[in-house]
Amino acid sequence: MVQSSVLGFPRMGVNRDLKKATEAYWGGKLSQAELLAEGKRLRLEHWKLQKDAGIDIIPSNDFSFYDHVLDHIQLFSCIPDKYTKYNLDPIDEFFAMGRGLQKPQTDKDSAVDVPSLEMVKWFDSNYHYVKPTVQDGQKFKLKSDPKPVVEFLEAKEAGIITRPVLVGPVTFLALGKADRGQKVDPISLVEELLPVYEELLTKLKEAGAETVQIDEPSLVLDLPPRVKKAFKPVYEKLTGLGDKIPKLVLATYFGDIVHNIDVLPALSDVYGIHIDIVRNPEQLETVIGALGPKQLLSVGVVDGRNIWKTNFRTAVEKAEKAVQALGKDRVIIASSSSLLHTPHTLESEKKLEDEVKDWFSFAVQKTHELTTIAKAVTDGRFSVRDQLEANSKSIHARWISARTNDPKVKDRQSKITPVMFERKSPFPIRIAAQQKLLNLPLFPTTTIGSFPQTKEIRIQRNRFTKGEITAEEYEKFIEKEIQDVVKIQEELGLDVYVHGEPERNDMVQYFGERLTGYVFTTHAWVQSYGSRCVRPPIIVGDISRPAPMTVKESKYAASISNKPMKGMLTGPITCLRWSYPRDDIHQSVQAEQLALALRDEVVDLEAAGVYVIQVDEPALREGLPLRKGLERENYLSWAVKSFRLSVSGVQDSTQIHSHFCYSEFQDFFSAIAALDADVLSIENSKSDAKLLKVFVDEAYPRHIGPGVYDIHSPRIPSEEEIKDRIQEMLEYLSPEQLWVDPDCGLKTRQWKETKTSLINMVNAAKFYREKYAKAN
Ligand SMILES: Nc1nc2c(c(=O)[nH]1)N[C@@H](CNc1ccc(C(=O)N[C@@H](CCC(=O)N[C@@H](CCC(=O)N[C@@H](CCC(=O)O)C(=O)O)C(=O)O)C(=O)O)cc1)CN2
Ligand code: MET
Ligand SMILES: [Zn+2]
Repeated sequence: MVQSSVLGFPRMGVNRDLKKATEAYWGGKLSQAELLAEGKRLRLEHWKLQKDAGIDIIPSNDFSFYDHVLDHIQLFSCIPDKYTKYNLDPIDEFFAMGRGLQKPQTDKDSAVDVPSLEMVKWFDSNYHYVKPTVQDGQKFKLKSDPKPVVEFLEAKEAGIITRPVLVGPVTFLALGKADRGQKVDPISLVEELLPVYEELLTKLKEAGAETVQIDEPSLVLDLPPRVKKAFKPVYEKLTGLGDKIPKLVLATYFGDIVHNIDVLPALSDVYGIHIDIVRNPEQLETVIGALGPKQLLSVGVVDGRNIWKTNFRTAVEKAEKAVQALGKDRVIIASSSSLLHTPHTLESEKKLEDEVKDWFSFAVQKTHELTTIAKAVTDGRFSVRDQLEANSKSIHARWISARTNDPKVKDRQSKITPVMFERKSPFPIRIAAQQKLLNLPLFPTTTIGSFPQTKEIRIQRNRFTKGEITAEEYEKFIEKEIQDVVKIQEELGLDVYVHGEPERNDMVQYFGERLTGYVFTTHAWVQSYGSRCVRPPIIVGDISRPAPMTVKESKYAASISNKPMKGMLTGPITCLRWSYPRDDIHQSVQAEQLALALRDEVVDLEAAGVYVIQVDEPALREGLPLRKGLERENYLSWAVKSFRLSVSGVQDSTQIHSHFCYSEFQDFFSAIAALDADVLSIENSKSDAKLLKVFVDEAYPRHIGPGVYDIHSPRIPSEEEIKDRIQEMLEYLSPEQLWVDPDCGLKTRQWKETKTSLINMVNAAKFYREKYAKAN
C-alpha cells in the first residue's frame, strides 16, 4: 500500500488561536498553564483532523509556540549565557530568545534586559526562524522531558501514532552562526551535537516511535565542502545504532538534491528520503537511481508553498513513476514540504466567489488531496474516479477562465521600452537636485514607514470592513491618525516624515486589495514569525491598477507637514513574493505587471507633491533562487528590472528610497547596487557592522541607512547603544552617505517604546551631526 504523509501542519489553528493565546500570555492576560493547555488542544485538534482525513503518516513536534528551530535551540541547551543567567521558566526563556525581554526589578526578581536572537528567513519563504548561535567551545545537552518525546506521547495517548519531526544535525548547524566575537565554525561542532541526537532518538524509540522525519533541507543548497562532508559520519553513526533508534526518513524540500546526489550513498542506510517534486519534478529519476536497494522514497506532490488545487493527473503520473520503479511499499505520497506555509482551511472563506474558490486548496484540503492520490496509486485511478473527474474539471475551468487573461495588460507589457528602466540622470546630478529641494541635514533621520498599528486602528478597520462605520467615518479616523503621527514626528525632530500607514492592514495585502487580477481572503492566515501572521493575497489573473492606491493618504500627510513626507509603496517583487503567485505564467511576467501598476502610482505621488518615495523590496533577497548559477542570474535580472521599471518615471529631484529587512546582502550586492535607488535603508542592527564593508569594497556611491536598532522586540535601545552603532557604521560609510533609521517599520510596536526609542535615535543622530559640523 502506498501511504500518505504530511510533513508538518500549520500551527495557528482555524482562528489564529495560537497567536491569540501567546499574545494574551505575553500581555499577562493568560496564565502559563492556560497557554500550555491551548497548545495541547491545538496539537490534538490538528492530529485528529489529519487522522480523520485518512493520512497514514501524521507529524508531531511540528508544533511550536514560536518557531521550531528555536525549539531545537532550547532542546539542545544551545542557549547563550545572557538568557540562562536569569533562571527564567523554560517557556519564558524560550520567548526571551525569540523576542527579547525587558523587565524592571521587582521584590522577587531582578531586572531583565536581553535582546532576542537573530531571526532570518527560512530558505526562500516568508517564514522566519531563529538562528542558532554558538560559542567557541560550545557544549550541547539534551533538555529533560524533551519536547519531541512529550508530544509523541501526547498523541499516542490520544490513540494516534505520529512521526516526530526533527531538524537534522547538519541543517541545524549549517543554519547557525558563531555569536558576536566568537570564531567557531558551527558545523565543526557536529561531533559534539551528535550524542544529543542519539540520546533523543533513543528516547523516542523507547516512547514507541517507529519512524522519525529528520529534516535536512540544507541538502538543496550549494553546500561548502565541510558541510557536505558532515552528512556521511552523522548518518552512518545514527543508522549504525540500528534498532535502538526509530527508522529515519530524511526530508529535503524547496529544491532538488541532484547536485548533492553523491551524498546519497552515505545515506543508504537511512530508511527513506523525501524529495520535493512540486518544485523539482526532474530530480525524481536521478534520486530513484541513487537510492539504496530497500530505501523508501517519499514524493512531495502536493504543494506546501502555494494554494492551488493539485493537478491530480500529473501528481498521480509522477507518483506512479516512482511506484513502477520501487514498488508500492517503497513509495510515500507526501506534501512537498511542511504545510506551514499554507492557510488552515478553505472552508473559512465565505466571501470568495465560487469560481475561484474551486481553484484553491488550503492545508485541510491538501490532506484530502494526499489521501486521494495515495488511493489512486494504491487501488488504481478508477477507485477515486469521481474525485479525479471533479479535479480535472476544476483545473480546466481555471485554464479557460476569462479572469486570468487581460489583453490590455499584455498590450502594455509589449510596449515597454528600454528608457523606461532608466532614471533621467545619474546619481550625482539627481542627489544635487534632491538636496536643493529637500534641504536635509547631515545624518538625516527617518523611519521605515509604519507606526504602531494600535488596537484602536484595527478595531476601526474591522468595523469599516463589517459595514458598521461608513467610508467617510473611516477616512476621518485615518486622517486623524495621520495628523497624530505627523505631530509626533515633529516633536521627535525627525527629518523625513512618513504618514504611518494606518490605513494598511498589511504592506502586501493592502495593494492586493486594490489591484485587478488579485483575490483576497478573510481567514487565510499564515505564520510569518512568532505570533505574527500574514494573509497573502492571491494572484489569479493579469494585474492592473484601476485607480491610485495610496495618493490620497500621502497627499494629505504632505499637506499637513512642514518637512518632506515620504510616500510609501511595496515594490513589485515583494508584492509578488508575499502573495500566492500564479503557477500558470512565469513570475517575471507577474512582476512586470506589478511594476507597471506601481510605476503609475509613483508618478501620481510625485504629481501630488510627494517628492520622497520609498519602494520597499524586503522580499528581493528571499526570492533569490537558493542555488548559484543561471537561474539566480535570470532572477536578479528580471527582479532588478521590475524595480527600476516601477520607479524610473520620476524627475531627478524626486528621491527614491528602497528598504530591505535582511542583512545578508553580500551575495547579491551587485543587484542592490543595480536598483539605482537614491537611498537604501537596510536591516543591520543585529549583525556585525563589518557586513557594511561590501559597500566600501564596491565603492557604493549612494546613500544608506543601516538600521540602528531592532524593531522586532519591545526592548528600548539606549542612546549610547545607538551612538556606538553609528560609530561602527562610520568605519565603513561616509558621513555624507549615512542616514539614521530603525531596522524596519514600527507597526508591531507599542507607542510607548516607539517614542522613547526614537528619541534616543534622534539624539544619537544629532550628536554626530554636531560633531561633524564642528569638524568642518
Ligand atoms: N506580508 C508581509 N510579510 C512580511 C512582513 C509584512 O509586513 N507583511 N514583514 C516581515 C515580518 N513579518 C511580519 C508579518 C506580519 C506582521 C503583522 O503585524 N501581522 C499582523 C496582522 C496584520 C494584518 O493583516 N492586520 C489586519 C487584521 C487585523 C486583525 O487581526 N483583526 C481582527 C479584528 C480587529 C481586532 O479586534 O484586533 C480580526 O480580524 O480578527 C488589519 O490590521 O486590518 C498580526 O499578526 O497581528 C508583522 C511583520 C516579513 N514578512
Ligand atoms: C517588512 S518591510 C516593512 C516596510 C513598511 N514600509 C513598514 O514600515 O512597515
Ligand atoms: Zn522591513
